Amino acid sequence: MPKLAYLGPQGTFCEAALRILVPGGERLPCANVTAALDAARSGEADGAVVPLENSVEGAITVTLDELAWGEPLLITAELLLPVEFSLLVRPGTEMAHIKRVYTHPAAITQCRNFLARELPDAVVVAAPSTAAAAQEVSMEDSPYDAAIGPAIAGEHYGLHELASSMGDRDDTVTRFVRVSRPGVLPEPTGADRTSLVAFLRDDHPGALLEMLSEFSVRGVNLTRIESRPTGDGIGHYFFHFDAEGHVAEARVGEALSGLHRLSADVRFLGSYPRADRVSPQLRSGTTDPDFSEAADWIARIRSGRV
Ligand SMILES: O=C(O)C(=O)C[C@]1(C(=O)O)C=C[C@@H](O)C=C1
Repeated sequence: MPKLAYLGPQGTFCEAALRILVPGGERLPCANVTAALDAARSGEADGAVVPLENSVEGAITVTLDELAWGEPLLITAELLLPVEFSLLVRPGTEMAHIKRVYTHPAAITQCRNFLARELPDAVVVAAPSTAAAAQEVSMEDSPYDAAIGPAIAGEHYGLHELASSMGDRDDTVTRFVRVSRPGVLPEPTGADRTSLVAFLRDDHPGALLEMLSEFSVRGVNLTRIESRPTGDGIGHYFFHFDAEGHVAEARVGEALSGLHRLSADVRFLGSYPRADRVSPQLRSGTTDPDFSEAADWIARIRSGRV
């Protein structure tokens, strides 16, 4: 039974994602995303499940930066989890009593309208996770009056659900990924995604365009691009890319090798099945047979068989 680290404690959205991604797996709750990834790196766990992006809040930057800079890990699976927030209080607390709210920063952003409308004067404080907030609020002497988190966290920590579906949108999803120490890649399925980060060799007009061209000329569609600061001062960035397809496919492999040639560094973050199971629409001239036919043609020319 694999042991998977996750952003704990019990009751987080991350735990819900892990239960779906690895049913029956052993679960190791961690205090934060970095600790979960470190548990996977050290071998304390066989892997980790962490949030990567949210359809309202955008990138979970701690995950992006850990995958880019930390000891290498590979994404082996992804999941899109609908997220619904509840206002969780100790039994007996009413809306009018709530002065201090505790929750994960991503939940604050996703519940902005509710907070402005219903609790405009409440101080909202960032917690390590939604379930950590619920656990804290369940203590009688907690300085917080309410937590925002999944209803299941409320049940787990004995809290009352004062409001449900608090999110500004009712169709919000968070994308979670399962990561493992580098090893065998998942097999291509025909509906895959490839993640990587690339670092510029030198900054010049069109440097990002050149990187993007490596994908576009080979018919590789991107599903996400994110710039992150390198930390070397204002104006210095590196780039995260999610692309349709698997590195085993010629067009994706060639795009990555093109990127490798023109970048200071490229870190491959994995090829894995897409959660939405969408297969790419390949343009004519970009299929594996097209690439191998073109390679054969060049080989014939080079051997004088024109
Ligand atoms: O705190 C949790 O429950 C988490 O699983 C983390 C997290 C996140 O990082 O975005 C996951 C989903 C929601 O967007 C809010 C918080």
